[in-house]
Amino acid sequence: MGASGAGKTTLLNTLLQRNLKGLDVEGEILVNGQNIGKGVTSVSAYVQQEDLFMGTLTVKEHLDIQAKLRLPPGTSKTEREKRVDEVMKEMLLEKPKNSRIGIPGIKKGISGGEMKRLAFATEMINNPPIIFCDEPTTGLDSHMSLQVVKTLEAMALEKGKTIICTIHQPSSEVFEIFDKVVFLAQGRIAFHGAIDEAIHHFSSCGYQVPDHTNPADYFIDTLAIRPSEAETCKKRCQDLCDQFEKSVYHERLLKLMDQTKEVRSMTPHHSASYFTLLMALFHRYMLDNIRNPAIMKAKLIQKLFMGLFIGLLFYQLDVDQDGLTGYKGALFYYISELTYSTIFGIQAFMPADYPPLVREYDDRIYPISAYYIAKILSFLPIFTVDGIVLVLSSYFFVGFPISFWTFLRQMFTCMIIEWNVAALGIAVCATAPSYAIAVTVTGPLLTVFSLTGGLFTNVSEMHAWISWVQYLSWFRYGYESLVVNQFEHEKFANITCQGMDLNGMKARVPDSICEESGSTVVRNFSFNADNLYTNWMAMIYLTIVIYVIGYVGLVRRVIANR
Ligand SMILES: Nc1ncnc2c1ncn2[C@@H]1O[C@H](COP(=O)(O)OP(=O)(O)OP(=O)(O)O)[C@@H](O)[C@H]1O
Repeated sequence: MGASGAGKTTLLNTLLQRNLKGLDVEGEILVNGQNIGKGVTSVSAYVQQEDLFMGTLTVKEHLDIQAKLRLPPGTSKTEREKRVDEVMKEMLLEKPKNSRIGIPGIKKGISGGEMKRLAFATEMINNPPIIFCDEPTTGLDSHMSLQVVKTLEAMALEKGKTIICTIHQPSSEVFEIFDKVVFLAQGRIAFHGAIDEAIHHFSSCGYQVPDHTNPADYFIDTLAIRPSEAETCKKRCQDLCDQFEKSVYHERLLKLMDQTKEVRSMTPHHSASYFTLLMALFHRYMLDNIRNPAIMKAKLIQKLFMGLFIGLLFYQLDVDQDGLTGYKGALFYYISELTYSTIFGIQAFMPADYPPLVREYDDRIYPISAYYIAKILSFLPIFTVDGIVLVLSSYFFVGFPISFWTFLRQMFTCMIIEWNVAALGIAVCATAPSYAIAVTVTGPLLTVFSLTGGLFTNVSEMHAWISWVQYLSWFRYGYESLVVNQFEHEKFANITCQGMDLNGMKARVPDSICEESGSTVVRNFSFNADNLYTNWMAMIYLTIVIYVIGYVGLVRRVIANR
C-alpha cells in the first residue's frame, strides 16, 4: 500500500521482471531461495488492474480456452473440463457461466465483480503457488471489493497460495483481511508487518490513528506527498522510513529474508503443446469472428449487396464496344470491392487484439507466432467465403460467359486477391503502432497499387523508374488474370465494332479504335494470355512475403513494448 507514486507498480514489476526498461534495479529476487529471473512467471500468476477479455465469449468458453492454453501437455479433456468446473466453483462463477463476458461501457455482460473473479479464475487454472494482483478492487463498489478480497483470502487459507497484492483505498473491513502489509513511500519501505503492528508502530512514531478513522486511509494520507507542501511531506516520509529501519519490525524482516535464502523446491508450470495452443487460439478468434456481427454478418451482407449492385449496374452487357467498357469496369470493380472493405475491416478489429496479446505473451502463455498464425487462419474462411458470395451474386447477371471453368477461375482469382489483401491488412496492423497510423499508411498504398493495376495506366507504358511498383500490386496481377480469363473465352472471339454515338444511337465505331476480339482487348492492355496462372503464383508468393514482414514487425513491436 502507499500513496500515488509510492512505487507499488514498480515493486510488482520488479518482482515479476517486467517493464523495467530505463530502471536501475539492484538486489536479488529469490523464489524459494532461488534466483530464477524471468522464470518467476512460470511459478506465479499476475492479475492485472485492467481486465482484458474477449467480450463475445461466455465465461465458460473463455475458461475452456484458457485451460487449453495454460494446462500442461498431456492433460486429458476430462481433466481439463474438471479443472474448469473447479475454478468456476471456487470463484463463484457457476451462475454466470453461460453469460457473455461483454465489454464494459459498450456491450452489457457480466458484472464488475464477476469480471474480476473471472480474471482470478483465468490465472488459477494452472494452479500457480504465487498470485500477484495489482489493485484488484479498483472500480468495484464496497460490496464487490469485499467479495473479491474474501476470494483472495480463501485462496490463501484453503489453497495455501501466496498472494501479493497492491490495494488502493481499502475499506476497514477489506483492510483487516490482509495478514501482512507493506507501506511504501517514495520507493522505500515505511512499514512491514501485521495491521495491529502497523497501528502500534505508527503511533510510536507520533502518528496515532484518530478515533473513527479507517487506519488504511490514515496511513496512506500520512505517507502521501501533497504538492502544496511537498518538502514537508517528503521529509515526513523519509523520517518514517528511517524509523522503520531502526525498528524491531525491520530486524524481524531481515531475519525473515535470511530464512528465505534456504533453497526449497518448486514446480514450474509448463505450457501446452504448440498445436494445442494454435487450435485454442484459432477457436477463440473464430468464435469472436462469428459472434461479432460487424465482421461476419456485415461482410457477407455487404458482399451480397455489392454483388447484386454490380449485377444490376452491368446487367447483361452487350458484346460490343460499349459492353467492353462495362466488362472492363466490372472486373476492376471486383478487385476494388475485395480490397477496400477487407483491408479496412481487418484494421478496424485487429488492433483490439494487441493488449491481450502483449499480456499473454508476457505471461508466457503462447508465442507470438501462435497468435499470428491462428489470427490468419481465423480470417481465412471469412475472406474466402465473402469473395465467393460477391462473384456468385453478380457473375450471371453481368453476362460473363456461362462456362464452368471460366467461372471457377474467376472465383479462384478473386479468392487469391482477397488473401493477398488480407495479408496486407494484417501485416500493416501488426506492424503499425496504432490504428490511426495503420489507416494513414494503408490509404496511399492502395492508391498506388490500384493506379498501377492496368486499368488507369497501360502496364507497358509506365516509366522504367516507376513501373516496378506494378509487381507489388495484386491489382496488376489480379486484373490481368481476370481480363485474360474472360476475354480469352470464345464469347469474345468476335466483338461488334458498334458503340453509342452522340445521339445515343448504336453506330459503327472507327476501325482504328475498335477492339474486334477478346485477344485484342488483352493485347491493348499489354497483358499476356500466358500469365493467368503465373499471376496466381505471384499473388500467393506476395501473400507469404507480406505475412512474414508483418510477423517480424509484430515481434519487434511486442518486444519493444515490454
Ligand atoms: N524503489 C524506487 N526507487 C526509486 N524510484 C522508484 C522506486 N520505486 C518507484 N520509483 C519511481 O517512482 C515513480 C512512481 O512509481 P510507481 O508508478 O510504481 O508508483 P505507484 O505507487 O504504482 O503509483 P500509482 O498508484 O499512481 O500507480 C516511478 O517513476 C518509479 O520509477
